[in-house]
Amino acid sequence: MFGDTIAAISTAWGNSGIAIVRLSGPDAWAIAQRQVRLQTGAPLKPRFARNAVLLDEAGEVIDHILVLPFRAPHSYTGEDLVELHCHGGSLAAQRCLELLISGGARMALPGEYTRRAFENGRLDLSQAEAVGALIQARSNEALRAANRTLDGELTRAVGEIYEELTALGAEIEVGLDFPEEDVPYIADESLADRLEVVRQSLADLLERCSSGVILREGIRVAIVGRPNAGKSSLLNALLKESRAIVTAIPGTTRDVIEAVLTYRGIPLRLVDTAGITENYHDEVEAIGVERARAAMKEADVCVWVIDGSEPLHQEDVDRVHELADTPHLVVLNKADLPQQISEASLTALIPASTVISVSAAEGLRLDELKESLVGLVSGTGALDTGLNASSRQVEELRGAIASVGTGLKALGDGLDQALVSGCVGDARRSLSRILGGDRDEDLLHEIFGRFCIGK
Ligand SMILES: Nc1nc2c(c(=O)[nH]1)N(C=O)[C@@H](CNc1ccc(C(=O)N[C@@H](CCC(=O)O)C(=O)O)cc1)CN2
Ligand SMILES: Nc1nc2c(ncn2[C@@H]2O[C@H](COP(=O)(O)OP(=O)(O)OP(=O)(O)O)[C@@H](O)[C@H]2O)c(=O)[nH]1
Ligand SMILES: [Mg+2]
Repeated sequence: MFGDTIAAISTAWGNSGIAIVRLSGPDAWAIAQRQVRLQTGAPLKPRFARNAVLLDEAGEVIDHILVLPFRAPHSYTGEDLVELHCHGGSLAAQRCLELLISGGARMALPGEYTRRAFENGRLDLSQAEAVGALIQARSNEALRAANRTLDGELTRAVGEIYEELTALGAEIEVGLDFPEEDVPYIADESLADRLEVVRQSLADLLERCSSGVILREGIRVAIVGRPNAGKSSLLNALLKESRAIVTAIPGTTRDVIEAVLTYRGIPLRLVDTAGITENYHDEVEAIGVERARAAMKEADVCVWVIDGSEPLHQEDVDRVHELADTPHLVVLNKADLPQQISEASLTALIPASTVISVSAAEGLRLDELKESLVGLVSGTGALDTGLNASSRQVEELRGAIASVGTGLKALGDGLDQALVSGCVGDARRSLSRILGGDRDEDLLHEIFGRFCIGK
């Protein structure tokens, strides 16, 4: 519990129907009651809204409001809390806040209500972060992933695996504590079986959380290729708007152009780039080529565009081979024109790549292209069971999987169970950090600092 009482406007700034000011902390009720005059003399009752007028120091009416009190621990923060529902527009709520501050409250920091909810055990870190993601969500899918985590799905899944690891750790330790028995308490084979189950559960969870990251952060797609292949046309066709300049002159695009398209709830961050070539005309184009290469490195997926109405260039084949280790697609563009390159012959030259023949000009097969893009990074179907998780949480899951893997390897190599015990401990600590069990001050500060004031 915290000693001081915080106040903030929890609704957005500007004109609106209603603006909510929240007070949370031990003096919330006392401060609210000092600053408002209730319509009738009856005392405030938890979770019953009351009509009131808000008065300034001189007794002048500032606003006609609704007062909604909550009693600890039954509130969002788990503390005594009072909501003052003012009229919208910035002034009434601002004056209300000032009165609460002069009445003894302190201005809340960004995310401080949710931070208090976390500190008071009302939410764990995954749920607190889901609150942030819920506010940021730009698609129904992202919203669902946030709600699943807020409902505790990630908490439960992590908790179950954590408990199994705890049980395994305890059983190993019993064996280590009585070495005179000469046989381990838990046989290597059954330990390996159970660790394998844990590893699989972690892998499933990782897949769901990775989908959550994709839903929130999207996929960076670099549209690259030789000059005049139709990269900018493809960008425009996907966006269904004329975002980038298109001309028949090779070297039209110089700068990197970014735009976002949402497909199946996933923000696709499209990056159109200058045509990549060794034979540029001027310094501007040379810089453009440099930027295009940088965009390729930063992308989650590269789309290499080839003009199918022209004979195939060796440069195209070479560049596509260079992409072998990164997720990529090859787009054979201008399918509306007579083709000099067939999908089949190109596939034979670059068997490791998926080739899709499209027409940017006529909008042919663009849905297939989007579907393949999403498929490349999200794998199979986990999108509709996605859980909101931060990149940090995904990293912790990967760490836990690695630790369990190390333990399994030690067992396979016939090493002592004491080593496995260490790995199980490492995996447990990774999971604990997902839910915020380690109370890392800097991390908490970082996470809650990203919230808005009043949340
Ligand atoms: N006016 C208002 N709307 C809001 C919020 C809020 O704080 N105030 N929320 C803030 O983010 C969200 C709703 N989340 C909330 C979660 C728990 C409690 C709460 O008071 N829980 C108590 C009482 C439960 C009950 O009696 O129904 C508890 O769980 O014990 C309130 C809001 C979205 N809308
Ligand atoms: N027929 C046909 N023409 C296309 C298609 N896509 C692009 N073009 C034409 O090809 C030319 C080059 O298109 P851009 O989109 O500017 O090509 P780019 O790859 O962005 O070119 P740079 O920016 O110079 O690297 C333009 O004349 C387009 O109209 C297509 O699908 N079919
Ligand atoms: Mg272009």
